[in-house]
Amino acid sequence: MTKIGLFFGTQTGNTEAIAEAIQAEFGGDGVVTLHDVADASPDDFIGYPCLIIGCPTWNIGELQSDWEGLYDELDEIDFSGKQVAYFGAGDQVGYADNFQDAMGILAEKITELGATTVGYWPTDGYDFSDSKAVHNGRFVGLALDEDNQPELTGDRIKAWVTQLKLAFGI
Ligand SMILES: Cc1cc2nc3c(=O)[nH]c(=O)nc-3n(C[C@H](O)[C@H](O)[C@H](O)COP(=O)(O)O)c2cc1C
Repeated sequence: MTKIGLFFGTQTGNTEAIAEAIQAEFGGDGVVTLHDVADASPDDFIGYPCLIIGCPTWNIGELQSDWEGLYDELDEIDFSGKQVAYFGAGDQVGYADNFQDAMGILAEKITELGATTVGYWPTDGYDFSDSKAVHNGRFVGLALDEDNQPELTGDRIKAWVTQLKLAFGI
């Protein structure tokens, strides 16, 4: 079975809860290993051919602080040959000009470091003005909004994980 590493950062717990729901949808900790980036180092990324990266956007368009701390060290990781999927937590009403920017910032960097992106997600069903996470009219990963659309999160995760299982070949 392919090993998947899910790396998340969180400030107020939403992204951690989402990470746990994604893990459960994949079938549990035998399939997906969770890493809180507050305790992670570049070496932790090495053994995974498939990665899932989760980051909420904070402080108007910025990375969550633990991701901020790891950002420069990501340069030490060889992402070539790795398939990487992204998800983010954000607030499309309160921060409509920066909705999910963090997901876009991490995807840009990790792609430059050689990763292949999987798990794009449509922008239908969201209402925002601008986002660094939109590439060619779609989100670079799964956009979740616990502040305004928590009732949609469960179904969005289910659909996205179905898509990812195909992409990861499991
Ligand atoms: C001060 C502050 C700034 C925020 N800035 C943004 C932002 O720029 N873009 C966005 O999409 N969400 C923004 N958010 C919303 C958070 O990303 C959202 O509440 C998220 O669910 C938090 O996830 P966490 O609990 O994993 O930290 C902001 C929230 C606060 C309180």
